[in-house]
Amino acid sequence: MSIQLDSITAGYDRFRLQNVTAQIPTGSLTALIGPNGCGKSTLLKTISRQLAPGKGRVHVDNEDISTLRTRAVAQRVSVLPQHPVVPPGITVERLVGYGRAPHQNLFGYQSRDDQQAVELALEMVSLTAMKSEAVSSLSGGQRQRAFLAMCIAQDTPFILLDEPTSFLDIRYQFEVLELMSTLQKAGKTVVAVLHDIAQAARFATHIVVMKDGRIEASGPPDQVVTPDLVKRVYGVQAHVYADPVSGTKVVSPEEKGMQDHPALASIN
Ligand SMILES: Nc1ncnc2c1ncn2[C@@H]1O[C@H](COP(=O)(O)OP(=O)(O)OP(=O)(O)O)[C@@H](O)[C@H]1O
Repeated sequence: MSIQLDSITAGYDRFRLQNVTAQIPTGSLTALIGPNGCGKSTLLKTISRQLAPGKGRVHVDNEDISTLRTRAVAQRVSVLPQHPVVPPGITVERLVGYGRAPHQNLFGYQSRDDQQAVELALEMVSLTAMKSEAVSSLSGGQRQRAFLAMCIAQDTPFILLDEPTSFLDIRYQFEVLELMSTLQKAGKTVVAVLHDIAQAARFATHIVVMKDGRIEASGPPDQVVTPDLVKRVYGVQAHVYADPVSGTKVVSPEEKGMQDHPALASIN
């Protein structure tokens, strides 16, 4: 019972996942990390079947997703894309209600369960008071939380979040990270692309590290996040130490000494 990727080759003309084999444990909060352009979004799109692999198989709970109907995929996997498109004129409540579509009949009848799921999701992202606002009038962070609520309302066992903390100030970053933990503790499997390694180490139970379309490392944060990994994957010399309060790994790049940078010559 997990997400299982077997020998996946997928992507675009100039970029492909390179024979990726990986397992995302059921019930985990998995952080997917790696440098810009290494293929994190491509991997999430392959898991949610927005991209068909040229080679290899994706299994979700032992089912080959290429054999499932679209509705069946949407009952299993919800996705927060990196750049969600806002349907024109739509209110927050209506957007979140779209998350219920895979559970409704063809006529989109809203049951009491649907209404409750929408209300709960709005509450979880602190947007209840804004439910009648147009999504287009929200700030970047509020919009991000509205789309997250849509994923929550979809009530799937697997939730894929592509950079859920982008656009958010530190308070809402932590709220979203805590929310991901709450969802995981409630039994969901959450996979989130994160750029902050310390946040990944603190909140994730499992980390998958990518580089150049390949899986570079995976496992518990304590074992995966090391100075050697940071150097190998990001090319950055860094100290890795335990946060004095949480005890989880913190990454602090070594000072490079920019005073000799040629670009500064004209300023000095
Ligand atoms: N629709 C597309 N068509 C063609 N190439 C694409 C497309 N989307 C992404 N790519 C390319 O695929 C590569 C991997 O992109 P991807 O978005 O998966 O990386 P990422 O690790 O999520 O990056 P980031 O951290 O910057 O969001 C990049 O080189 C990118 O330019």
